[in-house]
Amino acid sequence: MKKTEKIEIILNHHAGNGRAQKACNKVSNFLTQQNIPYEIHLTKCNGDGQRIAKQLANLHQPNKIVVIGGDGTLNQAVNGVKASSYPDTALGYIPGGSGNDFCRGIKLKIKDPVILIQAILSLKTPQVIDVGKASSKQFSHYFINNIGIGFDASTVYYTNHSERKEFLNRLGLGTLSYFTNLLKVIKRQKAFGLDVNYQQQQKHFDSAYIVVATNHPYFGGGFAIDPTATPFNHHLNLVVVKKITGLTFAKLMTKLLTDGSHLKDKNVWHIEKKQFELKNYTKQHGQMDGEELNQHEFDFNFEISQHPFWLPVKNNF
Ligand SMILES: Nc1ncnc2c1ncn2[C@@H]1O[C@H](COP(=O)(O)OP(=O)(O)OP(=O)(O)O)[C@@H](O)[C@H]1O
Repeated sequence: MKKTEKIEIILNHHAGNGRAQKACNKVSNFLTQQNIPYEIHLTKCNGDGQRIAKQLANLHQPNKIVVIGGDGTLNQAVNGVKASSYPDTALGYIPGGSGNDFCRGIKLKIKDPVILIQAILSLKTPQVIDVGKASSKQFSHYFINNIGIGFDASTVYYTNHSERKEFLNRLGLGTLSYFTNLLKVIKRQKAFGLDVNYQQQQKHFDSAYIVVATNHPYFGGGFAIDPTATPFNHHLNLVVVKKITGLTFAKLMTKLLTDGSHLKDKNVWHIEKKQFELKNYTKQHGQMDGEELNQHEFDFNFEISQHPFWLPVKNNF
C-alpha cells in the first residue's frame, strides 16, 4: 500500500457486545504505530452502515474501506457500496459480531484483528465472493449469508428480544442464546404454505417450517443448514424443511448439528440454483443476515451476484 492511502474504518461499536470496539482498538493502535493514516466512521443507528459506505464509495479514492462489526454491519456496507456510483468498490472486513457466520462461510482463517489488518493492507487485488440478491416490488437487497422465512427467522426475532441475549453474549455464548430460543420457537412456529419457482418448475409445500436461501453453509452463529453451499460457486442454495414434531424433529436437529446428513432426510428439500422465487401465503417472520425483516407474506426473487472483498481467502471451488 502507498503511504498516502488512508484506511476508512466503518465501525459498529455496538456489535458483538463490545467485541467490534475491542478489535477496532487493536487495529487503530497498530495503524498509529505504523504511521498509516486512518479515520473511524462510527455507525450510530440502523442504516448508518449503508449510508456511510455509500458516501465513502462515492468519493472514489484509492483508500481501503474496512468494516468492523458483525454480519449485519457488513450487510449494510455491501448494500451501501452497491447503491453508490462505484458499486464495485471493494470492502475489507474485520469480524466483531456475535455470530460472524460470513467469516465462517468464506473460511477466513485469521482471527487476530492486527494480523488480519496487515493481511488486508498487503492485498493487491480483492477476492470476488458471492453475495445473494433478493428483490420484490418494494424491496431489493443484497445479503452475504442468508434470508430465512419461518423457523430460523422467528428464532432471530425471539433472540433479539430476549433479555438473556446480552448476558450470554457477554459470556461469549451468543450461539447458546440462539439455541435456547429454539425451544420457544418450536412451541410457537406454525407450518405455512410455500411456492418455489425455479427453471420453469414449481414446487408447492403445504407445511413449510424452515426455509433458508443461503450463500454458504451457516446461520445462527455456526449451524450448518446447508453444508454443501459455498460462496464461490455462483449459486445460491435453498433448504426447505417440512413441519415435523417431537422425536422426528429432534432426530433431524441432531443430524444438522452433527454430520449434516439432514439434507438426505425425506422431510428436507434442497436445491442449488442461480435464481429462484419464493412465495409464502401467511405472514411469517423473516431474517436477513441475522437482522429482522419483520412479518410479511414474502414474494421474493432470489439471484446470485458477486462483490469484491479485501479479504485473504481462497476460492477453493
Ligand atoms: N451505534 C449503534 N448502536 C446500536 N446499534 C447499532 C449501532 N450501529 C449499528 N447498530 C445496529 O447493529 C445491528 C448490526 O449488528 P451486527 O450484526 O453488526 O452485530 P451482531 O449482531 O453483534 O453480529 P452478528 O450479526 O455477526 O451476530 C444493526 O441492526 C444496526 O442497526
